[in-house]
Amino acid sequence: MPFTKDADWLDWCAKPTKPKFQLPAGAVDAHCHVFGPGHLFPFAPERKYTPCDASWEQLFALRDFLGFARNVIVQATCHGADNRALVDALERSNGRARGVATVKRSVTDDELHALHAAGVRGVRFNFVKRLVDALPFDGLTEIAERIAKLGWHIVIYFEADDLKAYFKFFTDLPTPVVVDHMGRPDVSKDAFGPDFDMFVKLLEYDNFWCKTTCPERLSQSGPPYDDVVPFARRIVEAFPGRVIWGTDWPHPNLKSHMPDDGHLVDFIPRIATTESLQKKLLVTNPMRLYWPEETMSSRSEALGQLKS
Ligand SMILES: O=C(O)c1cc(C(=O)O)oc(=O)c1
Repeated sequence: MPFTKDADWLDWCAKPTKPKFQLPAGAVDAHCHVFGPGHLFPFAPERKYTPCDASWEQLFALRDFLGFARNVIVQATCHGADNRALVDALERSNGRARGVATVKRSVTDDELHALHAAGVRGVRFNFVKRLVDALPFDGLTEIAERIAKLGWHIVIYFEADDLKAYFKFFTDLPTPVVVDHMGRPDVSKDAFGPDFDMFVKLLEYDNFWCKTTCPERLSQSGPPYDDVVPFARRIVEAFPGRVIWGTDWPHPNLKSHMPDDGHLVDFIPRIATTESLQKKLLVTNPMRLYWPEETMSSRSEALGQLKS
């Protein structure tokens, strides 16, 4: 049975602009997704949206067009805890993609090991209420202990308004923790005001990392996303050793507009303003998290134990 995408679904940009910004050699698109295709990898019954298809072939074509060397593919909620589309994409990447999966408490050790062999290095937990049926507190505590043994990390996605309530729970987690989309700040507020200060406090825990992603999702002024720049710059400059960046292709659930992925790449030098910051954001940091065996850094460094 073919899937019909949501009536208000915005499709990804089929003809992005060639970016003016030349990515450093070895750059990693550290947050992107695959959707289906639905006839091969059905969307989950519990999903909160039905997207258009976005296959591994299309993702890897975008990677090459924009000038990235590698991808980190993050399981999207429309696939629930069925990681087959993700694993298929990882297996077809010739080692150029690693993954972040979604698992349930019932996952077996054999299943975790199979995900590891396919290239998964983290699990994602979603605290954005519009995307899940139940908040994953109990499951997360239990799963965190198990995946810590594999050297994996946890990716969390939450709304800024909820940070205060979740702060202790998050900072008690035993692994490196990567926060999606800068904790979704309200960018109409001050980037140096009390709300974003609380997010900065979270990142002062040195096992925390941040994706300085999604200007298109956070912006209220629209392209070229001027209102997001001070937030992302603050984080990149304060924590240069624990920030990563990704396109978020194929951009689930956008309602106002679909970004041109080439323009998103051109946003990078506005938030990482020196070559040194750009190299950390795009190469050194994601390599430490996702391909630590290829870096000079030790595992303790990947666990965030070095000061950034
Ligand atoms: O996994 C997803 O469904 C998802 C959704 C959103 C969003 O709707 O904000 O953003 C993401 O990065 C990923």
